[in-house]
Amino acid sequence: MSKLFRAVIMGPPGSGKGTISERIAHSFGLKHLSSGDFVRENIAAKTEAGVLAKTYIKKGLLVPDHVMTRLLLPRLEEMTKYSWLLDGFPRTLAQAEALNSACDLDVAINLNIPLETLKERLQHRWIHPPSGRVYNMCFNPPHVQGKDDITGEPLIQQEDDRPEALVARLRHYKDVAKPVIDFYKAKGILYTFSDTETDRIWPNISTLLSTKISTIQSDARCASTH
Ligand SMILES: Nc1ncnc2c1ncn2[C@@H]1O[C@H](COP(=O)(O)OP(=O)(O)OP(=O)(O)O)[C@@H](O)[C@H]1O
Ligand SMILES: O=c1ccn([C@@H]2O[C@H](COP(=O)(O)OP(=O)(O)O)[C@@H](O)[C@H]2O)c(=O)[nH]1
Repeated sequence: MSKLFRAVIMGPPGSGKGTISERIAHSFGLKHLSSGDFVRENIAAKTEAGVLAKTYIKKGLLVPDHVMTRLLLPRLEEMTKYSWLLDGFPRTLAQAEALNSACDLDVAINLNIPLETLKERLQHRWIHPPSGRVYNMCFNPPHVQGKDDITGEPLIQQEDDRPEALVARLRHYKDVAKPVIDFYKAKGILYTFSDTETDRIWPNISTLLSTKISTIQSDARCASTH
């Protein structure tokens, strides 16, 4: 049995986490686990964590660490047989330490994208809240403007994607993300990518993951023959 591969992808709002996660999941057969999707599922299911999380999201806040960790770690336990990419978690050091106690990571991908690019992208971001599917009028528009490609249901723009809301979100992101970035740098698994275009970043991420995944599989083969 080849060793499983586990990775996280981090970056500020609009940096392309969701977009790149979909490409990684498709290209490498990893499960794409999105903390935002887990939150939305719990809100829709009116679980205790979902009801609590909704009160924070309505104020444009992050969900508290203990709620997020309680919501997320049981989902990871369902995934012990899969290689996965976790998108949107951890966002704080406490979350990174909780994740570290639950499983080992092979790679932490960090997207370092300029503010102007984030503003531009989020101004044109439209989402289908029930599914979390993401569109962009410039980068990947829906077939029918304002409608989700799969369900035809209406798309919305998130309040906190507005440029004036973004600066505050970014400042908060930088404050909480730095200790997480340092945590993974100290573990020697941090890989940072900086560019304004995902299409230019993608080949570098793809090469990194191809190398890492084939190394793990060849190590596993060696281990199984000794
Ligand atoms: N790891 C997390 N810790 C705390 N809150 C989280 C976490 N992940 C998601 N959330 C909450 O769920 C909401 C929705 O998450 P999602 O990632 O879909 O949106 P987002 O944070 O606006 O993402 P983006 O980075 O794409 O702008 C977030 O705004 C946040 O309140
Ligand atoms: O090179 C890119 C990558 C993404 N996007 C768009 O920018 C927004 C933010 O992307 P995503 O939601 O993947 O970023 P995240 O917030 O998940 O980091 C979305 O509307 C994407 O369609 C873009 O315009 N160019």
